[in-house]
Amino acid sequence: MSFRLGLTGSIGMGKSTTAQLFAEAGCAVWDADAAVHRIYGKGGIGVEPMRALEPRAVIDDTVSRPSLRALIAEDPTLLERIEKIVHPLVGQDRQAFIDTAQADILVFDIPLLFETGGNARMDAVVCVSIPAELQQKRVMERGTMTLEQFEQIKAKQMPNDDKVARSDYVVITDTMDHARAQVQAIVNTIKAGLSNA
Ligand SMILES: CC(C)(COP(=O)(O)OP(=O)(O)OC[C@H]1O[C@@H](n2cnc3c(N)ncnc32)[C@H](O)[C@@H]1O)[C@@H](O)C(=O)NCCC(=O)NCCS
Ligand SMILES: Nc1ncnc2c1ncn2[C@@H]1O[C@H](COP(=O)(O)OP(=O)(O)OP(=O)(O)O)[C@@H](O)[C@H]1O
Repeated sequence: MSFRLGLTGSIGMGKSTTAQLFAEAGCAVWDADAAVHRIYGKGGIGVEPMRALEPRAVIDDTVSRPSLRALIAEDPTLLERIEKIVHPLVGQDRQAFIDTAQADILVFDIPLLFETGGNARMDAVVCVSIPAELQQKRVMERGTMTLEQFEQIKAKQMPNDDKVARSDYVVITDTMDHARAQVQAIVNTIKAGLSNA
């Protein structure tokens, strides 16, 4: 059976970028947020349940993220009701990946890995991290959220220090070269363990 490596970190800490580095190092990567995009997209299995929850969230037969962001800002309790619909569907998508992936190491890029208890299903967890000021600067530079929306999402997530403390490995995402070297070292360590097993 393949080694299951969870990849997590708070909003804007560099998960997607680091997941790409694991893919370049030969790992198979599953991305929870990409699964949400499939679920929300045209013909996606989440469109009708989301329409039933909140008709204004669906535009042109797809779940609109800008609409969701605005609706959640208006009513923060909506996010929990969205999660009840989306998380089981994400679980189905993840299982399909596990059933078909071919690689020694499977990487699961999951923003809410610890918050949802998904870490229990992993053989090890890696957390991406940078100082909070840089995190905020990067998210604001992306230009997709207001500071208030960023703070709202962040408040729902486990604090970064706790995620780091609970992880087996940490990748500091200050520069691409530094992150790439850390990813390669983690892959080497895991592969050495697999060949000794
Ligand atoms: C809140 C939404 C509309 C924001 O969409 P948007 O495109 O602006 O941002 P994106 O999806 O890239 O999320 C940015 C970051 O916010 C954080 N985040 C997203 N959803 C949640 C959540 N339910 N709780 C806490 N943090 C979250 C993550 O760190 C994520 O990486 C969207 O994330 C969503 O619909 N979330 C509900 C589904 C969910 O729980 N997704 C998490 C992965 S399973
Ligand atoms: N190693 C790195 N060196 C320099 N910049 C980086 C590095 N990793 C990530 N970044 C930058 O930080 C920003 C956030 O990265 P990324 O989108 O990978 O984060 P994320 O954790 O997936 O975000 P979210 O939780 O919002 O989905 C991006 O602008 C990205 O270019």
